[in-house]
Amino acid sequence: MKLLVTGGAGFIGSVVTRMLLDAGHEVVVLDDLRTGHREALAPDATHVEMPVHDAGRVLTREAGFDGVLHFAALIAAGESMVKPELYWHTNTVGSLALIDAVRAAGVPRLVFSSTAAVYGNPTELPIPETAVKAPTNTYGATKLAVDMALTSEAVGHGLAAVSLRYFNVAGAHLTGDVALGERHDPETHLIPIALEVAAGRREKLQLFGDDYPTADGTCVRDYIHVADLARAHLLALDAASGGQHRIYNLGNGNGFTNRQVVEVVREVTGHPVPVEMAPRREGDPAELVASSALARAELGWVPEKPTLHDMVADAWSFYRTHHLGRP
Ligand SMILES: NC(=O)c1ccc[n+]([C@@H]2O[C@H](COP(=O)([O-])OP(=O)(O)OC[C@H]3O[C@@H](n4cnc5c(N)ncnc54)[C@H](O)[C@@H]3O)[C@@H](O)[C@H]2O)c1
Ligand SMILES: O=c1ccn([C@@H]2O[C@H](COP(=O)(O)OP(=O)(O)O[C@H]3O[C@H](CO)[C@@H](O)[C@H](O)[C@H]3O)[C@@H](O)[C@H]2O)c(=O)[nH]1
Repeated sequence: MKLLVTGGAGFIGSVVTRMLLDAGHEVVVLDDLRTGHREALAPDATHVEMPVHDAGRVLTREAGFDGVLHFAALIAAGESMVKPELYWHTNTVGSLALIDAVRAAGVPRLVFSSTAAVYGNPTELPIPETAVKAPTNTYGATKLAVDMALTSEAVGHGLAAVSLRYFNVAGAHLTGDVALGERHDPETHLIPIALEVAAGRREKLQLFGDDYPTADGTCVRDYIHVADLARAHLLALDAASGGQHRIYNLGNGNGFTNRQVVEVVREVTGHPVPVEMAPRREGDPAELVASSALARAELGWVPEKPTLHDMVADAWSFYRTHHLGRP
């Protein structure tokens, strides 16, 4: 297939691009590099440097795209609470412009990066796709709005749409001479920050809140390896069917408290990770754990690296190579 990957210079989009190319697809990456990295672009993909809002310039009828995988977005839940307009414009207005371009060009299928953040504080655990959607942060709301637009687009115009609701993505893609990992600047995610502390590049880790209704008072998250997540996109492309909007949660169904995550980082790296308690971060749900039963049943998705230990070990390998310059 000829595919457009928005956000293909980012953490997840760059890994999916490699897997699509390995599977024999032709890939054009659309990314304005606002948070992505030129070095993460696949040499075998064409890169168009522009905001997703202008996707109509690339997605023309003549270009003959068979599908779009839409990763381009701003992703920090905490930041979305202090800069909401930036998130609505980038994530929702940008996605609506992309959907308009997809319709105008007659592109038959679209796979969208949705998120666990659409559920807010869940009323049932593990969370099925049918759970109540009540985002507690603006980021989750901007993504839920796109999910709803995709349902309308499938019903109204026959689009084959798939929303993949990722839980917390971790690890790195390390194969042959390709090493793709998480590199946000500034970093806001728990595991990469804990690795920076373990590496001595940051003095201490601040833990945002220890008064949540969880086993040790810190938030609980469900981690998924980026390579397992990427594979689900190839399965989703095959499963997409006209006039349907399919939605799948992707996680491993195991919740880890933030303190447990820090402990795994200590074990894997063999270094201390000093921790300081800090107030809650606005908008954080207490506990997010996925039921991915539907993805397993309908997509045949089976994670190959489900343990947090493996994810942290791969992230640490990537961190050592890229930030410390040693394997
Ligand atoms: N990382 C996670 O744990 C996680 C969890 C759930 C969902 N997601 C979703 O997955 C997707 C990818 O996340 P990631 O971790 O790879 O993030 P990332 O920041 O590493 O990558 C995002 C990419 O999109 C590009 N981009 C952003 N806004 C753009 C715009 N308006 N126009 C063109 N390019 C733009 C950036 O330059 C970057 O290369 C996002 O949609 C995110 O919401 C991520
Ligand atoms: O320095 C830090 C950073 C994070 N946390 C906590 O660690 C947990 C995880 O936070 P983070 O790694 O920032 O991820 P989330 O806020 O859970 O969001 C991620 O996971 C979501 C899906 O669950 C995605 O949609 C988002 O894009 C992605 O950023 C939260 O309780 C944070 O408060 C800290 O305590 N200290």
